[in-house]
Amino acid sequence: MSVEVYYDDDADLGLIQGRKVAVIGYGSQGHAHALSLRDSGVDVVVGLPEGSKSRAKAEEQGLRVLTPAEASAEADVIMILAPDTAQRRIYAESIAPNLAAGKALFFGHGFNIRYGLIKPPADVDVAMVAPKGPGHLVRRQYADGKGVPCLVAVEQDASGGALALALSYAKGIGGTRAGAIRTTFTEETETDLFGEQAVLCGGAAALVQTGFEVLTEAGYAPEVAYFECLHELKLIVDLMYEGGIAKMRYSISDTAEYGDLSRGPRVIDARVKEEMRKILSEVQSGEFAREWVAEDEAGRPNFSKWQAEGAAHPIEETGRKLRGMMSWVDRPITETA
Ligand SMILES: NC(=O)C1=CN([C@@H]2O[C@H](COP(=O)(O)OP(=O)(O)OC[C@H]3O[C@@H](n4cnc5c(N)ncnc54)[C@H](OP(=O)(O)O)[C@@H]3O)[C@@H](O)[C@H]2O)C=CC1
Ligand SMILES: CC[C@](O)(C(C)=O)C(=O)O
Ligand SMILES: [Mg+2]
Ligand SMILES: [Mg+2]
Repeated sequence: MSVEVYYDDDADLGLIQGRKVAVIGYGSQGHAHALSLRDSGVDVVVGLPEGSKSRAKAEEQGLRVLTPAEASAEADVIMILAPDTAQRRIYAESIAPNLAAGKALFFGHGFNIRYGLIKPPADVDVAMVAPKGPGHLVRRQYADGKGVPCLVAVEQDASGGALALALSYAKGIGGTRAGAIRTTFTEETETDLFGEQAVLCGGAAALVQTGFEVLTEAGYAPEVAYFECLHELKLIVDLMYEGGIAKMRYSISDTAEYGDLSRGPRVIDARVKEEMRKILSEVQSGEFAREWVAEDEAGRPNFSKWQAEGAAHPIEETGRKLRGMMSWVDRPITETA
C-alpha cells in the first residue's frame, strides 16, 4: 500500500498564518511548536496553568501566555501538547467549554482519541500533526533550516479543510521540509507506542544497559564498556540514519559485519520477536493504555520506582564523567531546554 507524502510545495503556510493558534503545554513538543510557528509568522498564544514552571520560560522567549481556558477561548486552532494522561481533564475543564463550530482541535499524538478518552463535538475539525522525533530536536532542526518528518491525520473534517490546515501547521514547524505522511489516529498511536516501547526507547535502553552490565560484570572497565555500548551507538545509528543499515555495514570492518550478521539474530531472536508481538497486541487491545492511565491515577508508583532505578544505573555515573571531557557532547539541546 503506497502512502501520501507531502512536502513544502504541497502545503499553504498562509492557512495557519490566517488563524490564531493556542499551544497548550510548553514542554518538549510545546516549546518547539510554539516557537517555530511564531518564527513562521503565525499568531501563537501558549496555554499553561497559573502555577506552571514553564510560564516564565515561554514569556522570556517572547510568547504570550494565558491559562489553557483563556488561550482556548481566543484561538481557532487548539493544539494539545500536555502529557497524554493530563489531556482528558484539560480538555473537559478548559478546552471543551471554549470550543465552537469552525474551530480546530489538534493533537501531537493520537492516544486520547484512539482510546476514546476525549470525544470532541462533531462541528470541529480534529486533526493531528505528530513529529517523528523528540521535541527539542524538532525545534533545533527547524532553527537549522531542516525538519523532522511528521505524521498528519484527520479524525473529523467538519470544515472540509482539515487536511490542508494540518499540512499548513506541519509546514510551520518544519515538518514538510522532511515530509509529512498522511495516516490515521489509530495507525499513528499504535505504531508510535510500539516503536517507543520495543525499539527506540525501551528496546534500545535495555540493549545498552544489558551490554554494559555484561562487560562490567566480566571485569572490563566501565569507561570502555560505556564507549562501546552507548557512545558509539550514536555514531553507528548516524550512519543508519544517513544511508540505512547498508551504509553502516559499508563503514564497519568486515570482522564487525560478520559478527553483526552471525550474532545479531542470536541477541534479537525468535523469543524477542514474539515478545514484541505481545507488546503490539497490548497496544492494539488498549491494555497498555488502561494500565498507563491507572498507573497515573494511582500517583505513578511503578513509574517513579523504575525512573529512580534507571537514574541510579552505573552507566549514568560513568557517562557523566566521560561526557564532562567532551564539551561538544553535553550541551543544552535547545535554547529553552
Ligand atoms: N516528547 C516528544 O518529543 C513527543 C511527544 N509527543 C506528544 O506530545 C504531547 C506532549 O508531550 P511532551 O512534549 O513530551 O510533554 P512534556 O511533559 O514535555 O510537557 C508537557 C507540558 O504540558 C504542561 N502541562 C501539564 N499539565 C498541564 C495542564 N493541566 N494544562 C496545561 N498544560 C499542562 C507542562 O507544564 P510544566 O511545564 O509546568 O510542567 C508542560 O509544559 C503528548 O501527546 C506526547 O505523546 C509526540 C511526539 C514526540
Ligand atoms: C520515541 C518517543 C516519542 O514517541 C517520540 C519522541 O517520538 C515520545 O512519545 O516522546
Ligand atoms: Mg514518537
Ligand atoms: Mg510517543
